[in-house]
Amino acid sequence: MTDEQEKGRDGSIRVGVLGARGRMGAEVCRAVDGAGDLELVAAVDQGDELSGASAAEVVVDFTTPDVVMDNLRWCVDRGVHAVVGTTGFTRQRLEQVRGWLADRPDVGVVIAPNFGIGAVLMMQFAARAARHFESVEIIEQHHPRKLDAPSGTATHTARLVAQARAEAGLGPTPDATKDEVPGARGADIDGVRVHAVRATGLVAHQEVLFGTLGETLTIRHDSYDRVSFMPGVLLAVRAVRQRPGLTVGLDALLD
Ligand SMILES: NC(=O)C1=CN([C@@H]2O[C@H](COP(=O)(O)OP(=O)(O)OC[C@H]3O[C@@H](n4cnc5c(N)ncnc54)[C@H](O)[C@@H]3O)[C@@H](O)[C@H]2O)C=CC1
Ligand SMILES: O=C(O)C1=N[C@H](C(=O)O)C[C@H](O)C1
Repeated sequence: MTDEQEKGRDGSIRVGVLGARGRMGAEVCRAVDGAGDLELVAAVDQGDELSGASAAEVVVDFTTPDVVMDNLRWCVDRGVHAVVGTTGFTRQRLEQVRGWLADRPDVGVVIAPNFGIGAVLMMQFAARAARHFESVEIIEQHHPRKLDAPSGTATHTARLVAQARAEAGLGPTPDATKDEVPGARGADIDGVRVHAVRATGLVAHQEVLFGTLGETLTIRHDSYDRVSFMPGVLLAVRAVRQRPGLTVGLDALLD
């Protein structure tokens, strides 16, 4: 590492991007390059050595669910802070990350299912509305190159909604379906039905549809371009060094 890399140019935050040639990673590289207080010191993709990111203070990971845990372990072990947008974070995975961080209390990790500010608000509004409606279903829509279904955002929203329903003492949503073509009623996430649509032309969209007697409420968010995620990613990059431990979601950073 050169002296300049060690200190960061003009005291800026040294950032490494994993998944740098992907749709999100490439956008993050552009956003970091365009930010005066950040310096892109590593752009790593499949086939590159992770050690290429050794000069980074903060690593941003937009890779795939099957490699993200190894990447994160590498960061935590080396005292590198991490901002993670990659999906696939089950409760067990989050617990595992907390376990690693217990041995490295100086390291911060931010994992967010969605870095779009509008998407974060959409999830907050859905959690707030959940206790007032007996029915709720989630419809997420994405580009057809997405590997996972349902989306991390939809899964996270379903968990928040289910938790709010449980706290309000609401039982299962009403549904008389007896005869079902498998999949017709969507995936069941903590008792909330989630439907995943894939179509060319879409980027990332979600509706949370609530129903009760004589009325429905639809809360919808649309990302039309991946630039929509960049303010949230940069917010997390700037904040993570001051947030040791695991932060899940952007909510705490926005407040
Ligand atoms: N949290 C958020 O706001 C958002 C999250 N995502 C999630 O981010 C992830 C990536 O999405 P996209 O960029 O659309 O996918 P993508 O497929 O375009 O990019 C993934 C990149 O990771 C690279 N990669 C694979 N293994 C690697 C390894 N071991 N080391 C370094 N790079 C590796 C691939 O070669 C590829 O370039 C997905 O899980 C997606 O759901 C996407 C958009 C927003
Ligand atoms: O793969 C994507 O594109 C996106 N992935 C994240 C998810 O699974 O929720 C965030 C956003 O929906 C875009």
